[in-house]
Amino acid sequence: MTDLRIENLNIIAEEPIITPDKLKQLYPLTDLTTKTILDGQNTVKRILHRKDKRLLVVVGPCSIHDIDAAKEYARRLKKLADEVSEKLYLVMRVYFEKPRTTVGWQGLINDPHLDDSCQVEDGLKMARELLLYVAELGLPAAGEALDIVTPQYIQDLFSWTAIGARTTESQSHRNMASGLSSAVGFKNGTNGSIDIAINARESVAAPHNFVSINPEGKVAVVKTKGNPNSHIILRGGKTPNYSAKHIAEYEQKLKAAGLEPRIMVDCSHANSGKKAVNQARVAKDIAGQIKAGNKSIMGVMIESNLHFGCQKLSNTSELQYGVSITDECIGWDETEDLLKELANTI
Ligand SMILES: O=C[C@H](O)[C@H](O)COP(=O)(O)O
Ligand SMILES: C=C(OP(=O)(O)O)C(=O)O
Repeated sequence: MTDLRIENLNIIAEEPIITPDKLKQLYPLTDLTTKTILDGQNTVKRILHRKDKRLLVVVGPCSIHDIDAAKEYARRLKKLADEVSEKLYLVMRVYFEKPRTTVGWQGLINDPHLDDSCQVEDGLKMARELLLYVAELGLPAAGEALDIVTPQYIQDLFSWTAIGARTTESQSHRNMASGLSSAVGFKNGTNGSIDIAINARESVAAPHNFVSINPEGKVAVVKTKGNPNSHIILRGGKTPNYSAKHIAEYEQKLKAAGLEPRIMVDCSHANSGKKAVNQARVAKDIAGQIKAGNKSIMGVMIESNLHFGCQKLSNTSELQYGVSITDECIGWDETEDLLKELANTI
């Protein structure tokens, strides 16, 4: 008999999962975690609006794959954050969603057991549990909002949010970001385009309507007010884009678009040629630019882990503790030295 099916030809399964409301009941906020997150959100906004003169530093692993290692990293970072707090405001990168150039592990929420079993509900639970732990320490967290539905499950626990180089131009991501309570940073495109990040800032400030889910997990039209707290992130393109000349050019572009020139520099990705050893060079250059009087650079991003480098995700039982399974990171000792030097220079 002829097969007359016209839909779901490429769908293997549809598995309902816990609703955002239920997940939040299982992993609720406390007074302490609420305070950490709110203070974090407000401090980042004050830095954006120059009411707080400190440099925002988004620092931490390229991706989270081991909860124990992430907790150890968070404890160390909290101690360092207190030591450098006069000059730097540290927010931990707690990245659970990884955009890929082609294919690869897509992060702890998508595949928490690192074995392609893609137990997303487990991933959401692990993510929420870790974010609450980090907030309990008094440390604010930063995430990339890659999936446009998962913010309903975990976004209340972030104090700053990134939209990545591969999604800055996406209307769905701009719509979603227009409803986020935290400030949001838009990366330039992987080919180096700054215009898409500038356009994203214009878009995110406007009200939007889009289809998503509500806290009960029902399909809903979400209506947003627009997010007034945004900035661009320079991550390099075909070549690095953090020099004083580049930054002066982007300041002019932002002003010409009627936007406050607020710039974060990502010391990793194409600005480091994806080589972690180069991140210090970028960070030191930025510190020099700030010392020389630059006023538009409000933040830096650093990919750092307990140990230097990265490792392939093949056999999970052979993974080295505290080493990235995505991009190369600097190790803890270098992180400490670099951030102290940054604080002293600026
Ligand atoms: O930050 C991580 C990676 O740069 C990004 O997710 C792309 O990784 P890929 O090119 O290895 O897929
Ligand atoms: C994927 C990331 O960066 P980009 O979007 O700049 O590639 C990241 O910061 O983890």
